[in-house]
Amino acid sequence: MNRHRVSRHTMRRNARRMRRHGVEPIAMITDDLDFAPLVIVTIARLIWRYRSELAPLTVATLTLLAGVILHTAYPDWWPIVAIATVMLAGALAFGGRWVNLSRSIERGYAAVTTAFAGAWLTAATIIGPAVAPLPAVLGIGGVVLAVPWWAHRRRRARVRVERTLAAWPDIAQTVGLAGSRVQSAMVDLWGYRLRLKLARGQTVEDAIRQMPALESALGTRRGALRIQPVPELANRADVRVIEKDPHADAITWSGPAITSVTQPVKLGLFEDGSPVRVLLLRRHGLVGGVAGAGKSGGVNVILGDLTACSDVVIWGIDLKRGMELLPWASCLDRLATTPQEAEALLADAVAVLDGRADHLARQGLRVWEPTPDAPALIILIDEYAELVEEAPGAVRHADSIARRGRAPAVTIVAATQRPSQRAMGKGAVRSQMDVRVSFRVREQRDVDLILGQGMLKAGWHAHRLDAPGKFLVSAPEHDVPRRARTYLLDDAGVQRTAERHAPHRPQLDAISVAALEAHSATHEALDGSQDGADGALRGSPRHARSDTSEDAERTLLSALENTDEAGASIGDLMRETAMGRTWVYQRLQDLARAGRVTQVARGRWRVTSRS
Ligand SMILES: Nc1ncnc2c1ncn2[C@@H]1O[C@H](COP(=O)(O)OP(=O)(O)OP(=O)(O)O)[C@@H](O)[C@H]1O
Repeated sequence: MNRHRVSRHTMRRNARRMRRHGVEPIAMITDDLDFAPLVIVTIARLIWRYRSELAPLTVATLTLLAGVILHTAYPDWWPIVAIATVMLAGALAFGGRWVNLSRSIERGYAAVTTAFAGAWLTAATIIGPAVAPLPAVLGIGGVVLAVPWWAHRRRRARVRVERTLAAWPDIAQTVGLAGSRVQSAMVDLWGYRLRLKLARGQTVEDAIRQMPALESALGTRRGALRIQPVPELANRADVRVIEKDPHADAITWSGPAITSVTQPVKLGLFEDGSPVRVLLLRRHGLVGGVAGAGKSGGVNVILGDLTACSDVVIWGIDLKRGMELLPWASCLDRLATTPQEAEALLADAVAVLDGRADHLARQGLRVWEPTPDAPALIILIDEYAELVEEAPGAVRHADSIARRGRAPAVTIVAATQRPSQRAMGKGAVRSQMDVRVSFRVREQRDVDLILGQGMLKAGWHAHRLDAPGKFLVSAPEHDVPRRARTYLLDDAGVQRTAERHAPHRPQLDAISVAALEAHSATHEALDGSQDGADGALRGSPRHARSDTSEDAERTLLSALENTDEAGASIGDLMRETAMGRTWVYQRLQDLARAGRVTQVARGRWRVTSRS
C-alpha cells in the first residue's frame, strides 16, 4: 500500500507539471481512498469548466427542484408564479437590451425560454412535477431549447475567451511571449479581441512575428489573427481573433457617399463594419496589388464617389486602350488612351498647376479651395508602369505634379501592379504619395514598395489578404494596419452611375483654362520640333516655386533620396526645390543634425545610407 502512496503535495506538483505540458491530469482510481478528493475535485473542475455547456441541464434541474418545493410547500402560489412568468418574459422581450441582449433573436430566445420554464413551473405547482406529462415535457422542452444555446456563436466565443484567459500564461510561454498578460477581453460580432500587456522589453513586433504560433496555440483557423499596436503605449497590443470573416461576402456599393471633394471618399468597410473614409483633396494616391486583387474595383469605387462631386474635375489616363476607364468616359473631362495623349494630358496638367500657383501667389493665398466654379483637378492613372514604359516623357510631368500639385489641388491617383523604382520612374512620384492602398501582393517585399519602407515589419501584411477587394490603407488618418474590403461596383453599376453623374460634371475654371490656352499658344508658336514636354519645362522656371515650404521640404528629401553616390549639389537642390540658397543650406543643416542626410563631398549631399 505504501508503495502506491503518493503525497498530496507530489500529486499536486505532478498534476501542475502535466498541465504545463498541455496534459489534463486524469484521476487514477485505485483502492486508495486518499484519491477520492482528487476525483471530486476533478469532476467539480470539469463541471466548472463546462458550466456554459451544462447551463440548460442546470436550469432544468433548478426548475424541477423549484417545482418540487412549490408543489409540496406552497401549492396555492401558482397564480404568483404565472404572473411573475408573464412579467419576466415580457421584460426580457421588450427590455432585454438592458441585460446585454443586443439582438432581437437573443431577446426572443430569452423570453421563450422563460415563458416555457414559468408555464411548466405553474403546472408543476398545481399538479406536481412528477405527474405525466410534466417530466416528459420538461425533458423534451429542455433539449429543444438547449440546441440554440449550444449553437449560439457568441456564447461559444465567450466560453473560448474565458478558457483562453485561463490558459494565457501557458500559451504565452509556448509562443515566446512569456510574462505577457491579458488585460481585457471582449466578444464581438465576428469573434473576440484581447488587449495584451506585454512583458518588459517585448514589443508588438515580437507578437506579430509569433502570429502563426499564436494562431496554432489559440486553435484558430489560419489567418484568423490580427495584431495591432496601441498607439499610446508601446507595451500594449490588441489581438483580434476573427472567427467569422465579416468580408466573406461581397459588399455591394450603395451609391456615392459624398457630394464634395472636401469630404473623404468611402472605399469600403473595415472588418469591424466601420467605413473606410479617405480624404483625397490635395493628396496624391497610390493603389497597388497583383492582377485580379481588386485594383480596378477600388478605382471604380473612388470614381463612383468623385464623379458625384461638383467641385472636382477628373482626367484619366488608361494605356490599356481605355479598358478600365472608358466606361467612365462621360464623366471624365479628358481621357488619354495613347502614350502621346498621356504626355499631352500631363503637360497640360502642369500648365494648369502653374496657372493656379501663379494665381494663388498673386492673391496671397496658400491653397486652392475647390468650389464648383474652381474645381480641384484629379488625374487618375491606370497602370502607372505602362505610362513609364510607353511615355517616358510623361513621367517628368507626373513628377512635377507629384511635387508641386498639392496646394493648387492638382493631384494624381495612380494604380499599379508593382510600384518598383523602375515601374514608378526615376522621379519622386512614389515618395510623394500620401494615400497608399494595397490590395493583395505576391511577395512580402512588395508591401514596402506600395505602403512604404518598414511597413511589412510593422505588421502591414498585404501578402496575407485572401480575397479580391480586400485591402490595407495607409493615410494620415489610417496609421494602423486594419483589413478592409472595397465595395463591389459591377459593370452595370459603373454604367448606371456614369450615366447618372455625367450631366452634373463641372468644367475647369477660367484661371486653369487661361493657363491651358497660354500653354498651347506658346507651344504652337515654338518650333514644331519641340514636344509638349518641353512646353511644360518652358513654363516651369517662372512657376516652379514650391507652393509651401512643406512641399519644398518633401521635394528636397526626395531629390536627396534619388541622387546617386556622388550626391546632389546645392545648386541642384535649389533648382529642384525652387528655393533660395539659404533655405536649402539651413534645411540641410537641420536634416544632418537629425542624422537623415550626409555631406558626401564638399557641397554635395545625399540621404544617410540605410542599412
Ligand atoms: N470588393 C470586391 N468584392 C468582391 N469581389 C471583388 C471585389 N473587387 C474585385 N472583385 C472580384 O475580383 C475580380 C478582379 O478584380 P479587378 O478587376 O478589380 O482586379 P484588378 O486588380 O484590377 O485586376 P487587373 O489588374 O487584372 O485589372 C473582379 O472580377 C471581381 O469579381
